[in-house]
Amino acid sequence: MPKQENGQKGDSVIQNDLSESFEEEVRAFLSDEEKLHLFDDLTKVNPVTTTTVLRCLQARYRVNLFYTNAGCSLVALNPFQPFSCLYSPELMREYHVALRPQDLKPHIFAVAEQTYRNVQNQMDPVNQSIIVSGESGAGKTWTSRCLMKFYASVAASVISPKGNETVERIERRVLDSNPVMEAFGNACTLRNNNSSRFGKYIQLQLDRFHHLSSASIQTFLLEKTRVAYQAPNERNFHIFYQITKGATAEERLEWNLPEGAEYRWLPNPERNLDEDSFEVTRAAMCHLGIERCTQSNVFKVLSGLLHLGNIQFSNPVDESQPCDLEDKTKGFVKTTGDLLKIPVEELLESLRIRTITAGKQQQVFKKPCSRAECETRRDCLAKVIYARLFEWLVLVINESIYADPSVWTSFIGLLDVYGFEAFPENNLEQLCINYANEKLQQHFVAHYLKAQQEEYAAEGLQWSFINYQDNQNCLDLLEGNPLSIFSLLNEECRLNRPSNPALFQARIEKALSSNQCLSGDRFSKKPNFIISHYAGKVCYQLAAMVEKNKDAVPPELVHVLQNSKDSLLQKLFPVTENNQNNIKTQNRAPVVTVVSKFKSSLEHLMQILNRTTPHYIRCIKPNADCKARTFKREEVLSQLQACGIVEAITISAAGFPVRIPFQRFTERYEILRKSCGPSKRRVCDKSNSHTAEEKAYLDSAASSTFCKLLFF
Ligand SMILES: Nc1ncnc2c1ncn2[C@@H]1O[C@H](COP(=O)(O)OP(=O)(O)OP(=O)(O)O)[C@@H](O)[C@H]1O
Repeated sequence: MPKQENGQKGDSVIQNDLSESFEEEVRAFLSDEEKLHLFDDLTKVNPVTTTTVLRCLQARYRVNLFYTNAGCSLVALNPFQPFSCLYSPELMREYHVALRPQDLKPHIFAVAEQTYRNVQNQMDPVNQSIIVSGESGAGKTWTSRCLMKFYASVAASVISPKGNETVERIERRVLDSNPVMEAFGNACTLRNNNSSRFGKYIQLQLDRFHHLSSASIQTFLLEKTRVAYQAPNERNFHIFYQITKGATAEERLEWNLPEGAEYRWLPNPERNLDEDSFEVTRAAMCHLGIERCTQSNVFKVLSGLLHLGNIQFSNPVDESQPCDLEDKTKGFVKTTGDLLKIPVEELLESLRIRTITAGKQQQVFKKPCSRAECETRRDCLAKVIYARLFEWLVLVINESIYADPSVWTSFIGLLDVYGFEAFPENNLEQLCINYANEKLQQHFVAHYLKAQQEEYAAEGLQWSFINYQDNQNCLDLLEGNPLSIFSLLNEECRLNRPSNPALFQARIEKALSSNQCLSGDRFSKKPNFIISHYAGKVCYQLAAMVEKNKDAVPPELVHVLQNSKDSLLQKLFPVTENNQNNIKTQNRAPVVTVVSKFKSSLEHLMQILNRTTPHYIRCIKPNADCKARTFKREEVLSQLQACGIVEAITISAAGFPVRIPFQRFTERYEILRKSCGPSKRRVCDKSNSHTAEEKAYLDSAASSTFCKLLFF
């Protein structure tokens, strides 16, 4: 039976009970805070509209209630100020030992405890996943960190038969992976001082005693362009600031980082952030088993990248000659070569000269690069080194927390991915990020909105389907067969000729115009296409998109890195049989595009998620300025809409009166009973004399009364 509308059946019986005097009574004996706790779960808001949900969240935020249940999701408002008591070990324990944690205040620990108990109870599917989503700065990383601390503390609170040593070691390492990955993968952006520039899925693996036995981390799409380009008022990855600010005098000499030196790729160094602490990163690296000498090697290579960024080229007088170096930057070529252990001449040649193979005999020609090409090569060198370094770091972390799969029996996965992005200019990065969000939305729709309604129908309830936005059309546009944006992009890469964005735009329009999710900005001079995502329209620029997708590294650069005498670079760029000194073969190697790599890693992730019981934490940023005590309605509203939370609440709320009418009813009136004296028990005591249907009605009517008291 669907939710009853007020004023329908049952009206005559109980209309009087819910008259003004009822409101008066409620007003008299419930404090504001008590009223707000009635909305610990947004499914109790009545009527469920975007406005009532928004008002409820705002009212709760005002009294520091940042977490609210919303059907299968937990809405987490970012307080933008520390509340240590909200994450204390005592509170973790309280949720862990509670008979019914779901009866405590909504909290990420309640979600965490629920997943843990599901594993213990062997509920099918036993493996659990928590999908933490939200836009940049909404609190995903903070939430994931707190969840990891919770699991670590839960695992430590029981004595393992083997003793607690292994558990503690793994727990320490899992926690230490955070500062290291944040140092190398996070940066200060306009939207968040500590923004993760990669996606992360961490699997906490439990043995049959439900102790943390091991873990694994998978990362997605590091924003490596940041190494060589930082938008105005943004910064490079934290680690660069950490080494330039925190190195000792001796290290400064070794890494060639004199105090006060300026680097083009190190903008805004005067901004001091908590995240600049070099000591924390080093200590965590030590705990992860990365020895001091290896660390020093890493930092030396990073210093090399800073010097590389200072190399600038100028046009040669004679065009047949390689580009000149600007006088003031000549010294940086030498220091870069020294730090990366690459002979200066080889380094310069790889940056300034292209090797071309042509003709039937595959003759090799050398051609000087233009100034722009030299700059692209310099940036590319930095990006490829940094990306491989990050991959290596993740590998090392994984090795230090790994256990053979025979050791663990179940897992809890935490997914912290970048939220939906729509900037004035969007390119391949946003296309991938928004594609990931479409996939996760599809997962949410399939696992919750659709599954829940199908369950109602299967139970034989009269159920009129509540419309939710199905994003299949958009996913077809992005990745469908045989033609999609991704397939066209990949094809364009395979053509092995410079891409023409205007022609490419025409191809996309011709091939995909039948999909309603595709349009274009005809007034813009820049070639583009617009996709109507579930969370809104985004206009993508086509200039450089194909090149970004190719992500080609000139073979001369790989070659020079493979010949480096630096032991870390040798590890990052091993000489394999296929590529040994063979620039010709590399020129013909098949292109593995960014999009195809990203798509396959995401598909792998979705397969894992599909086999788990999902839980969703929707992080919401109450204002764009990251200020405490500031709730901007329009900003919250657009985030609520972007994650389909109102539809989810509507579906849960509509199902509730039918599924557990008494529970909800009693719950509500229990509060009234507790709060009022004998003379005021009139309404509550009526509860025993009503039929289930009347109670359900009364229940929903009471919700509106509370809503009225709270909001109007
Ligand atoms: N529960 C919380 N209590 C107090 N402060 C918080 C909380 N959650 C987040 N913050 C603050 O908000 C900032 C941004 O949070 P966080 O880095 O977790 O966002 P994010 O969603 O991971 O962003 P991005 O996608 O850019 O990485 C944090 O640095 C912290 O200052």
